[in-house]
Amino acid sequence: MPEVVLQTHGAGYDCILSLTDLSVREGEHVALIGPNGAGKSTLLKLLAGLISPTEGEIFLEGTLLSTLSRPAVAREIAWLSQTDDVTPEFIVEDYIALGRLPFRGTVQAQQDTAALQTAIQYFRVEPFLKRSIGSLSGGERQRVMLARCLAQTPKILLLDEPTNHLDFAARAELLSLLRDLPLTIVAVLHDLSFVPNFAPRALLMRDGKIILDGASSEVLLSSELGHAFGLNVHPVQLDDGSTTFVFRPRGA
Ligand SMILES: Nc1ncnc2c1ncn2[C@@H]1O[C@H](COP(=O)(O)OP(=O)(O)OP(=O)(O)O)[C@@H](O)[C@H]1O
Repeated sequence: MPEVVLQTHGAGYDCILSLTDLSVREGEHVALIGPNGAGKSTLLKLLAGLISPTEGEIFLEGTLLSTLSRPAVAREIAWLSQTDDVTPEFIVEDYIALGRLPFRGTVQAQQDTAALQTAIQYFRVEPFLKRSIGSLSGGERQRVMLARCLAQTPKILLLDEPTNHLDFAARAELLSLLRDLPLTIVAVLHDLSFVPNFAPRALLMRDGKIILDGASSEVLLSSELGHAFGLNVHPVQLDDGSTTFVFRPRGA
């Protein structure tokens, strides 16, 4: 069985988050779902070591996260913020190169060129490397943000709403690129219809707690999901045998 790479032991954050134990194994793709204000971003920031738990402990590959330096964490974990506040004038290739900063002065810096090339090719951002971030469309911009994450050559990607502001086709394209990455990924997803295809496992959060942790198809059909969102969930079988989900307000 793959090793546990991220683990929380009763970690909480003020009155915003109180957690049961959570383990994420190497290579797992996990969707973090729940209504606004449930605590998804706070959990992701804790896992990324950007904020420290006010109770409990978080471990990265068996080491207490709080004992690791920022560059050491950044060599293992790349985090995509929900709100990117990148200066619009930033040139795309310079921005992606920021992903290599944690390796400055280490032997892994020898891989800078190869890592950047791989990230640029994977997220197909070559055509706008010389452009400014501010000139990109929403979909192009998100691919650039993710190329910066991939340039970090992380083991773990923590993504806060990676499909924010994207249209349906761009969401599908981006999530299929992410799905094919052989990395551990925990991603906050608001569009629940993409969850089964992207992540075999889903964590449902409500009121600062993980209330369900299981196979995404089961979590999406659970009565807890309906309660958390105030929705009815209807599975729809597609021609190719896969299942998608239609969500309707209760009573509709
Ligand atoms: N620094 C903070 N100080 C006070 N309250 C905070 C802080 N950060 C988050 N909160 C509150 O904690 C709750 C959880 O916030 P969080 O951003 O983690 O939720 P979320 O599930 O990611 O929400 P959304 O889906 O809207 O992004 C919210 O009520 C939020 O207002």
